[in-house]
Amino acid sequence: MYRHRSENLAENLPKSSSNALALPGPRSFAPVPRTPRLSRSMIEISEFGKDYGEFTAVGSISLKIEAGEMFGFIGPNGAGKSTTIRYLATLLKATRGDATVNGYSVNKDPMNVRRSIGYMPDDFGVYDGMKVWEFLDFFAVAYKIGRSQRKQVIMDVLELLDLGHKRDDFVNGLSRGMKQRLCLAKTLVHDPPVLILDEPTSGLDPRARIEVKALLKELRRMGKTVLISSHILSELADCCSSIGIIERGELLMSGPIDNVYRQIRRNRQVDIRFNGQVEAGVSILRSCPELRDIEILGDRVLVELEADDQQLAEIMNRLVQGGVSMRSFNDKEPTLEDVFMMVTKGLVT
Ligand SMILES: Nc1ncnc2c1ncn2[C@@H]1O[C@H](COP(=O)(O)OP(=O)(O)OP(=O)(O)O)[C@@H](O)[C@H]1O
Repeated sequence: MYRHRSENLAENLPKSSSNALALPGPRSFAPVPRTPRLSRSMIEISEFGKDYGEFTAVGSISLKIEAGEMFGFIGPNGAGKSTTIRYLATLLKATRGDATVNGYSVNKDPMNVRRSIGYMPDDFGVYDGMKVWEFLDFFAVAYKIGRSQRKQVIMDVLELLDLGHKRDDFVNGLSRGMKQRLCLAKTLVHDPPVLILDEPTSGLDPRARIEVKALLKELRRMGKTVLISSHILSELADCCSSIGIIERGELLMSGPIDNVYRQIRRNRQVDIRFNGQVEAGVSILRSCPELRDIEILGDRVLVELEADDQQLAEIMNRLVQGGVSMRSFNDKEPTLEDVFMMVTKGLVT
């Protein structure tokens, strides 16, 4: 069962594993099928492609997401994120390729895939004229959860999503943030091992986004495998264990977030503040073969270098040995936005 959490979602999340939300125990309803073969990959996409008539929305995508990972699917508008996600959610037929979710083939065994996932679409709808608990009850019935357990399950997910106090309210009276949380609650009703969330934070204010993000981290701690797409890159940076960058229907890069950062680490931006002697410093920098770009802003110089750690240390040495005095030499850590820009510009492959 999902254990109770109260009041403010972000502030009241358990801090230690001893407080962590209990993993739901075995239930007699909505049997989530066991993985039919020994496989660590909870989601495995093999050369999936989708055409709409002459138009290719997704060319050929292959990727693996291991159990317990939170995978961030990043790409500009029209890149093919929702198409891929809708395919995994069994709502769309592939033109080519296959995928497995929880070990089940999306093409051949969609029923078991559906039982294995909680899916939140980007344009989720909630039914008017229904109360919050009725909305969840509707899905609980659809997942064949027995009458005796439904009440408790609904209470549990409402508490988890900080909506317990809205149980008897009408859905259409909820704020957008609450509706979004209710939709997330819906994905958890049958306790699926995999969550597929298409832009779950879109349209939310910053506070509501923080709350949803805190919840996502909690779900990851509970061992769920989560695939999440978002435009807010920074949001994914501290949630996700791995990312995939998609553009024009092709996956440009994917892997553990640390590896992705490491790969782009050679393209670095360094912010140098000279103590006078700017010209001498700039002339040394211009003589470095690693230099790609330079911008001079008074005694501050921004440089783009293609250099590994060793080469960067040598450039610094050259400046020091050239008698140039510096107040700071700041090797900027790449952000997820930097990664995204570099990958989509084709600067990193
Ligand atoms: N039913 C459809 N018929 C024709 N083209 C479609 C259809 N659905 C999607 N497309 C096209 O496929 C491409 C990929 O769309 P998709 O919705 O997967 O992108 P996305 O990455 O999710 O974008 P966004 O972030 O804007 O939601 C787009 O060019 C879109 O216009």
